[in-house]
Amino acid sequence: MLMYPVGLKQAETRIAKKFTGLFKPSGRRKGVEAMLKTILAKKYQEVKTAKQRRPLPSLIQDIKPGSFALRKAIKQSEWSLIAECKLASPATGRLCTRYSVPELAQIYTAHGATGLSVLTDSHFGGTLANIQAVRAVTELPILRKDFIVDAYQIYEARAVGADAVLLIAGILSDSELKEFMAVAHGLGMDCLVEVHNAVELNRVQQTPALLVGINNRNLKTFTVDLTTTFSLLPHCDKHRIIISESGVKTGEDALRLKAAGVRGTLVGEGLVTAENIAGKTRELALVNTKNGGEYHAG
Ligand SMILES: O=P(O)(O)OC[C@@H](O)[C@@H](O)c1c[nH]c2ccccc12
Repeated sequence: MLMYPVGLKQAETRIAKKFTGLFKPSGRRKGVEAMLKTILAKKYQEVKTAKQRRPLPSLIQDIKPGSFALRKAIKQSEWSLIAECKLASPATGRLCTRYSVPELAQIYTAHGATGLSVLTDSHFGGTLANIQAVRAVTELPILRKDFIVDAYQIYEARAVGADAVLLIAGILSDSELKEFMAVAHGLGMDCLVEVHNAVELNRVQQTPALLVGINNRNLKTFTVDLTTTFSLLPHCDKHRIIISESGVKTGEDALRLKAAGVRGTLVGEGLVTAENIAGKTRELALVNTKNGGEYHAG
């Protein structure tokens, strides 16, 4: 098994290497990019501590393999909503105070979501325990949404009941992507492999990734633009299942994406900040249009 016992010093070097040339220091961008570096540096430290507290051989004892629940659910449906339990974000701060993570999960489940994304990173108000709490209230497939930088986090995800993990191409090398995918698949888990540009998409299309997430948000500037999905879509292999992530707010957005050939969307902010979260879930899940009709609000 391939594991990376990364010390902080090594981690810093790895991060520095990854981002050399990617960051053009300028004005506000510098601050946001620094945020991503901070998140990643903290992540390596957290993984190190978690491994010390619970070494992999012990963690593995708790693991029952999954059954690729997320891909199965998505394949069964013409349009999928992966609804995200997102309480906060580094760009906007606190997003939702009305509901707890399991309460959001229950609303999403009752109103037509295909799967749930549970943020486990602290900068997004997340914890690993949230997956367990969500698992206790729903049977829907759960995606662990975090910055996966070490295979250990995939085992950790499965141990608490996740069915899938997010892998962000922009922060992983080709060999890490392939290794992490192999670990997840070996555990019966799906990977949603996230890309933001043509270079990342090409890299990901050299791997067996089935679920490809096109992130409309640039993780280095936090700007969101749905045209990211529309412009990358023609370059996606026909056999990949494409999910549009971030910045999707309305049923009209969902319909436009669906008409272009996208199979689903991953939505956080648009749901948790809605006045009527249940109604917004139905709107974005295209509950009224499952049989091909037009979406009508209300
Ligand atoms: O809240 P939004 O704009 O609907 O976005 C959801 C999701 O795509 C976003 O949370 C996200 C996409 N990729 C990430 C990577 C890490 C943390 C968060 C994310």
